Amino acid sequence: MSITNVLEGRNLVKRYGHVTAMDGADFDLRRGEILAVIGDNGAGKSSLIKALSGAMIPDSGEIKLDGNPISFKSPMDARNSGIETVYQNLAVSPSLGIANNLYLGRERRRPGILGSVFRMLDRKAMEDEAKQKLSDLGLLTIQNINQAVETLSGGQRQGVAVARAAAFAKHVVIMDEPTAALGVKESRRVLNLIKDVRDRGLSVVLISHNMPHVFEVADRIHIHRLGKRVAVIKPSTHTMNDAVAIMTGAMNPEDHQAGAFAE
Ligand SMILES: Nc1ncnc2c1ncn2[C@@H]1O[C@H](COP(=O)(O)OP(=O)(O)OP(=O)(O)O)[C@@H](O)[C@H]1O
Repeated sequence: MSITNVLEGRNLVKRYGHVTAMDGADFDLRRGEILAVIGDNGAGKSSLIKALSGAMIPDSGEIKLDGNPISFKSPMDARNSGIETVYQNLAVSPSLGIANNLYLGRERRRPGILGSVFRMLDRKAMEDEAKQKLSDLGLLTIQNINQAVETLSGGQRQGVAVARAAAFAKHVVIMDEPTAALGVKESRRVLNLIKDVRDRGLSVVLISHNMPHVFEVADRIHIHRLGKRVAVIKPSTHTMNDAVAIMTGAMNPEDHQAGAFAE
């Protein structure tokens, strides 16, 4: 098995009663790549991503992180293993400030007894670090680190969510439709941020229905259909029409001159 794969799924199965959401799904994510996952509604993309991020336990199959078999019992398990997920709607807490959002659920405590016994927060360290992390990701337009997130634009808010994931992820950032609710300018900012995250050496999984966005940023595109992976293509070898045709079953991926599985 290739050591360049940071995250792998093999033969994953998940059934809900009579519905088979994952039907022997495979998945391969390489280090430092943006892998888009596309598929029609109900193809099983969310189920796959939930299995990889600890939000759901598959009935069978194997997941490997850095070549080692793992079984996540919860999203916290996955986070502790360096896999962060940005969900479309649960991205941030609107009434909290930017720094608080970044550290939600993993607040920094003051050193020594003040932190360990009295649970006092180290606000200064969190603010300084938040500023640094946002500046690393090119989000310098956000001036006030304590500004409530609900007063930010949709793009900035999504930026905070992506920054949060990127700041804590050691291996993988999974993003579920990060540009779905955004305008053109804001989408651009988030797409650039996704590329920055990749360029910093992390691997990104991007679930999206937006073909132009997918074709712009993805290094490879995983196509899901009827609960399983049917092809992995590259923007350089396939067109958007090819992708849609494979997704809907109108084209057999094997019939394309570039084949069904990109190197
Ligand atoms: N918790 C659940 N209970 C019952 N059925 C479910 C559940 N979650 C998913 N399914 C079913 O599994 C199938 C795959 O759903 P999934 O959400 O993974 O697809 P998807 O590709 O993400 O779709 P979309 O693009 O519409 O979000 C669907 O038929 C769906 O109805």
